[in-house]
Amino acid sequence: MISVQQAEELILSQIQDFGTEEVRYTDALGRVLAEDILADRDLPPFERPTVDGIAIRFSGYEKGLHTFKISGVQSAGEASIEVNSDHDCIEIMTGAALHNSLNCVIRYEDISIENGVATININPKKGQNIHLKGKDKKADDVLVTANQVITPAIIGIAASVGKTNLLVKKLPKIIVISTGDEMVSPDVIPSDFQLRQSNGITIKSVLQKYQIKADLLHLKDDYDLIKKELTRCLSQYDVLLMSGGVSMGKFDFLPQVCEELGVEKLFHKIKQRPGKPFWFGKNEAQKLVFAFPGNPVSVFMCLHRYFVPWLKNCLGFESNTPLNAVLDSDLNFEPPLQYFAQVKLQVNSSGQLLAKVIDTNGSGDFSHLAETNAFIELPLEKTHFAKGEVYKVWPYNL
Ligand SMILES: Nc1nc2c(c(=O)[nH]1)N[C@H]1C(S)=C(S)[C@@H](COP(=O)(O)OP(=O)(O)OC[C@H]3O[C@@H](n4cnc5c(N)ncnc54)[C@H](O)[C@@H]3O)O[C@H]1N2
Ligand code: MOO
Repeated sequence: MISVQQAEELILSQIQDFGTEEVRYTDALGRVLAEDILADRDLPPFERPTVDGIAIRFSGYEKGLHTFKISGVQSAGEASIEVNSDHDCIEIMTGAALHNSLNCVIRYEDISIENGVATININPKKGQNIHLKGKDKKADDVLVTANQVITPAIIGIAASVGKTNLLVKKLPKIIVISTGDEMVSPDVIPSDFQLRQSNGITIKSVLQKYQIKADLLHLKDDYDLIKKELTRCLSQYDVLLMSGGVSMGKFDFLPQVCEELGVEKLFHKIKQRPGKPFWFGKNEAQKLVFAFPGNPVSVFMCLHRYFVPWLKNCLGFESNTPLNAVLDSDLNFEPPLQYFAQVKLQVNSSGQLLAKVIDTNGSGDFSHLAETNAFIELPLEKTHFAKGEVYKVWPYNL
């Protein structure tokens, strides 16, 4: 049996590049950007008034003028109006393109207008209320760097600079396969000895957070059927995410079938709880099989502790470091396994991230997964974990 750290290294040694593709900016939310987004021109692209009011030549004010004849009105979107006389001004609206003959904008609140003449009631400053061309960024400056998740802000910036197609990281093709004769569809009422399938849809839903639309398959514990379907899936998908059938049971066929189909075992079993019988392998075509133990909490933990970091690495996420949190109470765990306890993360009034451990009944007890939001990873070498100690956490409901 290998350690958590060895398993992590083996999985992260299988990072793959799935390439890039172009998508419309309107479909890009949540994808990973594979190129920098540049300013297509200076930002702002012209001198723009930041208020509605009048624009004057400051030289006129410096000569002692306080009244200016209104020679035009310019709204946003209209061509710039030139003013040649220090005695004149124009009315101009926020966001219009100010002509370079004008260099001071005074808001309506600070003037009075009568018979086509504006009188200023303040002492204006040269250049006031003007957002200068290129003040924010110059043409070709980087506005958004590659390798980050595309957010609404990034989509807005892309729209502003006319970048309507975005280069993004391609996503792996994934099928989620659950197994077990005892499992029935969530739509039916199970008999006393049956359970409803939930692992498959849970995995699929986690993948949706990364915009991956995985296919879903449930297989009976039938050796020939499993072999036939895995053969098909290995040819059609990049990654198989499986749940169940990897332990010591008479019907736990997956490890054997995978190896018969040329999927080399990279490890089977990790010194951890939950998720001990996790099986991981790859075939010659670099197709990866993550076969998680069937218990729902084991699946959930292995998915967040091993698969999600692998995926983030493949997609080149900029920040991929685990969080640390402070243990909120003492805890003992004697078995020689790395223990992943379900915790509720909360920020205290000093800004510290606290992990409150929630009592659960092992990896078959999924009933606390909604009231908790992370696994805390407690090292193998210790059996007593004291309040105040700091450990890695792997968030899920955040
Ligand atoms: N003799 C031994 N028995 C077991 C060992 C062991 O070391 N020696 N390990 C135990 C551990 S730890 C785990 S975890 C389980 C994992 O077993 P499998 O991966 O073979 O999983 P199954 O037996 O197929 O399923 C276990 C349990 O999980 C639930 N389940 C399965 N599929 C789903 C699904 N799609 N949705 C919801 N829940 C599911 C179900 O209750 C199964 O009974 O093995 C121990 N045994
Ligand atoms: O290691 Mo198994 O996943 O808990 O009970």
